[in-house]
This record gives sequence, C-alpha cells and structure tokens, in this order.
Amino acid sequence: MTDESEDVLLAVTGLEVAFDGFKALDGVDLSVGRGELRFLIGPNGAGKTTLIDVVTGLTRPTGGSVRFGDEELVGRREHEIVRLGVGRTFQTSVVFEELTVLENLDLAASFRRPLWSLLRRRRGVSEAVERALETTGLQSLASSRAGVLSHGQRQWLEIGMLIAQEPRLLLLDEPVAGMAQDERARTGELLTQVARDHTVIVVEHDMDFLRRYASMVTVLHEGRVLMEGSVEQVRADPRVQEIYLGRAREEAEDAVR
Ligand SMILES: Nc1ncnc2c1ncn2[C@@H]1O[C@H](COP(=O)(O)OP(=O)(O)OP(=O)(O)O)[C@@H](O)[C@H]1O
Repeated sequence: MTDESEDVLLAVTGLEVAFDGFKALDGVDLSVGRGELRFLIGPNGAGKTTLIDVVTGLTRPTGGSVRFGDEELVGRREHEIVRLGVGRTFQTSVVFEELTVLENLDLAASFRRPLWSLLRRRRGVSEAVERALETTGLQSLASSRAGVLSHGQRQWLEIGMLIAQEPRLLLLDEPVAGMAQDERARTGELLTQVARDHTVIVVEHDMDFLRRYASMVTVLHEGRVLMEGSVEQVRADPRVQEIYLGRAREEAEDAVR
C-alpha cells in the first residue's frame, strides 16, 4: 500500500525524540497514503503516543522530518497544525459535559472557522456539524447533555468533534479502550466510514479489533518501526509475537490465534 508511486499524505522520516538522553523515538520512518486507515501497534513505551505528539506539534523532535502533503510540520505550533488539517483525540476526554452534543460539535467546528464567520450571526447547524452528527449516528442525541452519554457515545462524539473540524488526517489514540463489545463493533464501522473521506491513523492494542477492521498495520518497538504489513503478516511474525505481546512465544501464539 505504501509504494513510492502512491499518493502519500504523511511522510515521517528519521524521526528522533530524546527525553533526557533516552530515545523515545529512534529514527522512525513512516509513510501513510491519502485515504488510508492505518493501525499503529506496539508494547507499552514503544513510542506510539510520542509519535502522535510530534505529528500534532505537542512534542518537538530532536531530529527528522514530518511532511504533511507539501508542508513540513516540525517546528510548527499545535494550532497551526490543526489549521493545516490534522486532528487528534487524546486518551483523556475533551468533551464539555454541561454542553449538548450539538453544542460540543459546534464549538469544535469553530476552532477552524475564521474569526469573521464567528462574529457573524449564524443560523441553524453548519454543514460540517450536520455531517459529523450523521456520521457518528448521534442525531437523536443532538440536544442531550454530553454528561449523560455512555462511554461509547462519548468517544463517538469526540470523533465527531474531529470530523466537524474537517481535518484531512485524524489521529485516534485507543478509541475502543474500555468499550463493550457492541460499542467496539459500532466504532469499527465508524472508523471504516470515516476513512472513506479522511486519512486515519489509529493506535490500538486489541488484536481482535485489528483482525476485524485493520488492513495495514505498523508495529513500533523501542522507538523504531519493527515491521509493517497486513494483520495476517503482523500476527504471523515471531518478532511481533515475542515483543508486542511481551511474553513467551508459545503463550503469545495462543493469545493471537
Ligand atoms: N515527557 C516525557 N519525559 C520523559 N520520558 C517520556 C516522556 N514521554 C514519554 N516518555 C517515555 O518515552 C517512551 C515512549 O512513550 P510513549 O508514551 O510514546 O509510548 P506508547 O507506545 O504510547 O506507550 P503506551 O502504550 O503505554 O501509551 C516511554 O519509555 C516513556 O516513558
């Protein structure tokens, strides 16, 4: 999927991040094509969140480059990167509980709106918000307070808030963590749907979820890309079985079978 002729949206090259001499990222190369749904896996401390933090401008790398289309992202500030069309979710929620679902979406959409359009009196729901409501299936909850949503609905709202900002690239950090089985399935469908119009990178550990919804997987280990491939290739790789699952191979094979 990532041969050189492909239309690449995100090209990470030789990325390095050091924290007090410890290399959290140690020469990461990663190329993600337009419209791809890419899964990123790796054991605790592999550098997944650090990679997302660098792409979104939260952490400054000590070396390397992050190209997003024609733009270099390294050296840019977080809000500039959002404006260029990169959106992310955090492991902690950013939803305002006292506001309704619709108000949360509207507020999120306003982050990318130019100032003049915020000052202008707006009527009704913007197209971007309408689309986000529809995609996430939250229409019937539009006027409910976000505080009453279930864990899954809240995650969908957060994804909706990203969509409302009309990004070209979405980075999602463990979107199904803590979800019940039916919510996971709904989230998998949602990601598949979102990936029809966006490029999506998802950090996710759950092998069962990957088996169902992932096509291309990148495995990070100790700050480097260990391998890339289909879910089947990744599952079959003995290095992944050993390091990713962090146990004896025999035990790991049972776990991913
Ligand atoms: N601000 C920081 N200061 C010092 N060390 C850090 C900092 N942020 C991350 N690290 C270290 O960098 C390494 C990579 O961390 P990171 O959070 O990116 O891993 P991860 O793959 O996202 O892991 P997890 O699955 O546990 O979230 C870890 O060893 C972590 O302790």
